[in-house]
Amino acid sequence: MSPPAIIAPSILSADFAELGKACSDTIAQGADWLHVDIMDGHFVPNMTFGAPVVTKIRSHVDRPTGAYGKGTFDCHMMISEPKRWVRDFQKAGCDLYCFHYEAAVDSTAADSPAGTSSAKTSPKELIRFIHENGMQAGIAVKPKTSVDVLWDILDNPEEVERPDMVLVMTVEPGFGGQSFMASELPKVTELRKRYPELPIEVDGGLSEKTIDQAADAGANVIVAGSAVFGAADPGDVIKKLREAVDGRRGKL
Ligand SMILES: O=C(CO)[C@@H](O)[C@H](O)COP(=O)(O)O
Ligand SMILES: [Fe+2]
Repeated sequence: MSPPAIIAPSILSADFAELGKACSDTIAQGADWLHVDIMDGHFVPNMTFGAPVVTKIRSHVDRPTGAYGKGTFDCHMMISEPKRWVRDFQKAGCDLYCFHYEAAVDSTAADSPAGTSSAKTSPKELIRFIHENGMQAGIAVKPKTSVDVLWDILDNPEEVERPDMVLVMTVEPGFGGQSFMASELPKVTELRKRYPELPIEVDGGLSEKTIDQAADAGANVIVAGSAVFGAADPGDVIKKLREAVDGRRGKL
C-alpha cells in the first residue's frame, strides 16, 4: 500500500515578517511538515533565505520524534552547490535535505570556504553525505528532467546511498503561485508503480482543484503554498488535501 498523506505547506507563501508564528500556526492547523524553499538566485531566478533563518523558525516548531514525524522541516534546496550547505542546514534544524538532481550533476566549483568542497559530487555520494550528517535525503527533478535518471539511484543496493523521498516538480522551480503542470504526473505514476512504499512528493500548483490528479498518480507528500496560506481557512484546505490522498490508499 502507498504511504499515508503528508501535507507540507510551503512557507514561501507565508508572511515573511511573521515567519515563526506562521510555522507554528500551520502545524496547529493540521500540517504534518513545513516545506522550506531555499533559493540561491543562481540555480533558480529568485532568492529566499539561508540557514540562520531556518535556525530561528525551527525554535517555533517542535522537532519530530521520528522519521517523517509531525514538525519535520522539509528543506527544498534550489541551490547550485547542494553539498556545500549540508552541515549548516543540519545544524539549523533541517530534518530532510532535498537537493536537485540537476544541481548535483552540474555543480561547478565556486569560491567555497575551506573544508566545504563544492566540487562536483554524484547524487549517490551526496545522499550518503546527507545521511552521515543525520538527515533524511530527498532528490528532486525539474520538469525537463526525465525520471529515468533516478532508477540507478533508487535501485542502489547500498542503502545509505538511496534517497528517502523523491520530489517531482509540477512547476518550474523558483516561484510560488504558478499553474500546476499535469504533464509531470506520468513521472509520479511510474515511480509509484516501481516503488509502492516510496514517499513521493509533488510541489507546485497543488490545491483542491489539482489534488485529485496528483493523488490518482500516487503522490503522497503534498506541498501547497498559495493554496494554504491564501485560504480563509487553511486547516480546511489541509484536511481536504489529506482526504484526497488517503482516500486512494490501497486503490492505486
Ligand atoms: O518550490 C517551490 C517553487 O519553486 C514551491 O515549493 C512553491 O513555493 C509552491 O507554491 P505553490 O505553487 O503551492 O503556490
Ligand atoms: Fe518547493
